Amino acid sequence: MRIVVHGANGKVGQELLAQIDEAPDIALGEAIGGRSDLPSARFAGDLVVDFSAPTGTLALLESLRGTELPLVIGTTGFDDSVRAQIEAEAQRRPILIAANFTLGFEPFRHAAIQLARALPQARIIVGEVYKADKKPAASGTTQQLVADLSTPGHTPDTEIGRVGDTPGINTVTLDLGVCRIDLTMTVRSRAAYAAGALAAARWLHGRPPGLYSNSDMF
Ligand SMILES: NC(=O)C1=CN([C@@H]2O[C@H](COP(=O)(O)OP(=O)(O)OC[C@H]3O[C@@H](n4cnc5c(N)ncnc54)[C@H](OP(=O)(O)O)[C@@H]3O)[C@@H](O)[C@H]2O)C=CC1
Ligand SMILES: O=C(O)C1=N[C@H](C(=O)O)C[C@H](O)C1
Repeated sequence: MRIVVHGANGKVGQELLAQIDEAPDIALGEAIGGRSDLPSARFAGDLVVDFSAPTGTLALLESLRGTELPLVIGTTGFDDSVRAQIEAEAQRRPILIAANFTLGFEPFRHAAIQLARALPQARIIVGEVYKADKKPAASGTTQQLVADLSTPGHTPDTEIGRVGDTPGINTVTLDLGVCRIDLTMTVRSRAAYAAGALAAARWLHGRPPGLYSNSDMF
């Protein structure tokens, strides 16, 4: 399978290029470094992986018109209108979108969901620590966990941290007053995100048009 990487100059993009170079079953079709490279892109591959920015993903969708290339979207921070455009585009091509491609994230979020169901009286706090230059708003991962753990009338609190070049620390705390339970997922390297995105690409390749998430892979 030949992969086209959109956002190849970025932190995750660089990890993707390194892992594609080592992968026995994947070749690099094209590296689209950034916004200035998109207009001349040829999409010389079998599938596109996008780790850019919401405006970059929008520009990518526009550039992909007329093709049926499958698309793995790692970019986060979409508003409802862009998410609706992605959903519409999934009628024309298979799209897998996930806020967090770390291979342990699905089991992590399901453990948190199970604990929250068992402890409806708990106060829940969803925390994150990321690189200092990431937008201060809650990450896509935190938004996913907040949505997973919200019940009518109860929305988890969030704690946002930005430190150095932290790849990602995600926590779910269930506070019962007299005791608390803390779940923590610590991503040591952005290689974790790239590995999960390539696993998603292998899974998505050959599937029919539709909108998929990494929970469909398990
Ligand atoms: N789902 C997941 O598991 C993960 C998701 N992410 C998400 O992936 C995205 C990229 O993360 P990261 O690699 O750290 O980011 P970086 O800022 O390091 O890289 C972004 C890349 O996208 C390119 N780009 C293309 N079009 C645009 C545009 N219109 N605006 C801005 N940049 C553009 C940039 O190049 P240039 O500036 O030259 O245009 C750059 O190469 C973020 O949304 C992040 O939240 C990150 C890690 C894991
Ligand atoms: O910007 C990042 O680095 C990450 N962003 C994603 C998010 O917004 O959740 C995923 C991962 O947590 C790292």
